[in-house]
Amino acid sequence: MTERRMEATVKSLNGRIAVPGDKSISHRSIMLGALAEGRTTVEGFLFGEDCKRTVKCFQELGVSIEQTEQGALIIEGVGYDGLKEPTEVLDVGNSGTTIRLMLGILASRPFHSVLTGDASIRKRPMDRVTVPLKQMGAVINGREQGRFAPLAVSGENTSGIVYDTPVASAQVKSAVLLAGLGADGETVVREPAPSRDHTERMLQAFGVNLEQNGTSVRLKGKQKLSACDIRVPGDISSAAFFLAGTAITEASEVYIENVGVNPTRTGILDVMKKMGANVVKKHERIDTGEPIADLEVRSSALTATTVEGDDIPRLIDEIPVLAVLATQAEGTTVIKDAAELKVKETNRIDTVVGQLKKLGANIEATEDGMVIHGRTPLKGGTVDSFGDHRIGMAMAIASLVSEEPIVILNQEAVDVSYPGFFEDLSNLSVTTG
Ligand SMILES: O=C(O)C1=C[C@@H](OP(=O)(O)O)[C@@H](O)[C@H](O)C1
Ligand SMILES: C=C(OP(=O)(O)O)C(=O)O
Repeated sequence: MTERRMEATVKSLNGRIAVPGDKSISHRSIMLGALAEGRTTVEGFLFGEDCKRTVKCFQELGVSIEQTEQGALIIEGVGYDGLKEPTEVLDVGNSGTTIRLMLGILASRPFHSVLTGDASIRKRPMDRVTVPLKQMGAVINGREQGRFAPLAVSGENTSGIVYDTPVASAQVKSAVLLAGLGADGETVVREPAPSRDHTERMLQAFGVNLEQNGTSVRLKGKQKLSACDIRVPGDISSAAFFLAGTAITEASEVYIENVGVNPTRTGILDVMKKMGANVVKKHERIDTGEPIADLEVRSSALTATTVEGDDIPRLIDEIPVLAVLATQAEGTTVIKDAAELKVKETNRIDTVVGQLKKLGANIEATEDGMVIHGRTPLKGGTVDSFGDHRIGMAMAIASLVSEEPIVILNQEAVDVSYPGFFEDLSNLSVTTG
């Protein structure tokens, strides 16, 4: 465990930055590249701990993935049928996206694979994917009837299903769609609210035919994927820390280049605008099927708001930093319909509320979210990421407005999605010395 002391001397954030590649898109580029026929090149890949686990798992399945001197990845696709039985247990580390999407891919492979991860992964629910995958004919065994990893998976002659997901989760939707591609017949996934659609967009870029109708996706199994060159945009979930940090500090102005602004991910921009934040999208464009823009953000006077319903899946990973932002907004911010926060790397309702309380925030947990009364000055103290990258980074943003230094325990967790976060934050920071 390592800790980091954040001094209370930062006055504002200023400058220009490009955040690392999008985590969701990076994972999918490896998976679809491996399942395709031909060579896929990925530029802008996120070399964070989670995505590196996905690379390692596919290498264990016999796929060649090499890095060029310029930092691009070259994947030699083998197709569904070219994946090989791994001789090692597939260790996904801390990554929920890796284990759930890989379960979908391996659900139709006739060989034995075992997937596991760190202590956090072994506590996160896997039945949300194992239940539909078993309905498709996959054989999955794990702790508590396949609810928790380690999980053993294999499958032969699987067939498509029509599946109504009880939660709006891109991981569930993607797992079932990827299993459907390896299965016979047609698969349909219907969601209660739209979740991120990177899988659908990238499948189409790899030549797969699929039909999208509202929150329903339909595809035929056994379609071939053809290799495709991918440029991964910057991750809006990483950019969110600087958007919030800039909005809450005085005389700040930051320009973030090349950020993915897929509408299924931009809830944070909409909510920040509603709160009075000054965030502007510039140079909007499309690349490899994904919308991209530069984001310009300035300090602003913020007012409280309510965040709920269909907006929640559009900003689920940004809620820890949104809570920090809300401590600096006038009035009462309510976050509801967000019970999914309980099954992330930590129970993020408990960790956000617990750590922000230590810093003097006026915040309470609710059954499905939290209530934050602002505006409150934050004091210093010792907080813990509890191994959750987003909690570690949210605490660093809190330190920008704290009156005394903040010590962050388990600070190394940030490497999961944003290696270099503290250096980037320090490069943007203008201090009083
Ligand atoms: O599909 C993805 O890449 C992700 C989906 C979301 O999880 P859920 O599908 O559990 O909502 C999100 O929280 C996670 O960081 C990445
Ligand atoms: C929840 C997250 O990721 P995953 O589910 O892939 O572990 C996250 O990055 O905040």
